[in-house]
Amino acid sequence: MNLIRRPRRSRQSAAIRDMVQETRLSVTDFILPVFIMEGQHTRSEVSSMPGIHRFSLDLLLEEIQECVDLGIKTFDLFPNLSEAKKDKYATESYNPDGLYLQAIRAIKDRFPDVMVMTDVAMDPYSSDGHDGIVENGKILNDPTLEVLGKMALAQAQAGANIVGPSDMMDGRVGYLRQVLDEGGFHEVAIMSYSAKYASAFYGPFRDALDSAPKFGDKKTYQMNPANSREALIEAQLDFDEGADFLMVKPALAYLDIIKLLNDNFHLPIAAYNVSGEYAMIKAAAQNGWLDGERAMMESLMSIKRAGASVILTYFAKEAARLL
Ligand SMILES: NCC(=O)CCC(=O)O
Ligand SMILES: [Mg+2]
Repeated sequence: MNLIRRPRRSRQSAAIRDMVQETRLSVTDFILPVFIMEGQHTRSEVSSMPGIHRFSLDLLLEEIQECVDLGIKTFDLFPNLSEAKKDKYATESYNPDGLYLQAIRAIKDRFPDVMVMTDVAMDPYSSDGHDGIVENGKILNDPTLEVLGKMALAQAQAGANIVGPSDMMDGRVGYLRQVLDEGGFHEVAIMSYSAKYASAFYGPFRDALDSAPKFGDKKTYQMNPANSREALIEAQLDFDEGADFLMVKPALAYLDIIKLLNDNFHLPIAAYNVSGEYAMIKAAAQNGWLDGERAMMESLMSIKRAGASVILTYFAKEAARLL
């Protein structure tokens, strides 16, 4: 055959494959989500997320040290609270003596160079298990912003570097920017969950936090998985309201959305490789049905190739070891 183009020429050895590789993962791409629980010297594995634990604060600091030694520099914190701490208005979220704000202070105190990202949403603190204030079965938008503002301000005061509104209320990015700026926290960045879909892939996360909604679902605020043009509207609003990062969540079933936002906005795009995406690979690997490490690296690579420069992933530690 007289072929002018033979793409296989560039695949014939490891050396040439490395040379023409278009996308590279780095440990600096990763943010590790971590689960915090009350107590001391305690950790408990999330049953639907093999290898992922909730940590009491003292053990969390040891865990962070291990991760820092692997090159991970940013941690996204999520609290598991007892039902007794939850109420309709998520008041525990801005209790200065509460678990979450204590954890931020302890991490920043021990690791000043580590970046702490926080979650701004009512669900871990809400007796309704929703991301907003509930009245007559409806999730109220504007009154919820006030709670989110108090929460974000308290987190900034505790030392947070990046706040991550994950609630999908309208107008919250602009509102948080204003509250943070008025509080003197111009340097605290906002990583907005811009296109967060009402997804089945959050199941294991809700086990980890015991935060499943007590009634109904989240479809009146999280996006319909069928929509992509709507993601452009959400991203445009967050851009206009001052977001520093635009996030897509989940990642693997939404690679087209990651690419869409990356093509249309000149902000760093983040993707949340969620709990269900982690659990699927782990379960298949435990059954011997997949090579877990290869499937992990291939998934992470696909998220980066699609256009995410920041990846929130429970695989961060494992992937960092391989990189
Ligand atoms: N606001 C954070 C999440 O909902 C995380 C979901 C997941 O990892 O499944
Ligand atoms: Mg929005």
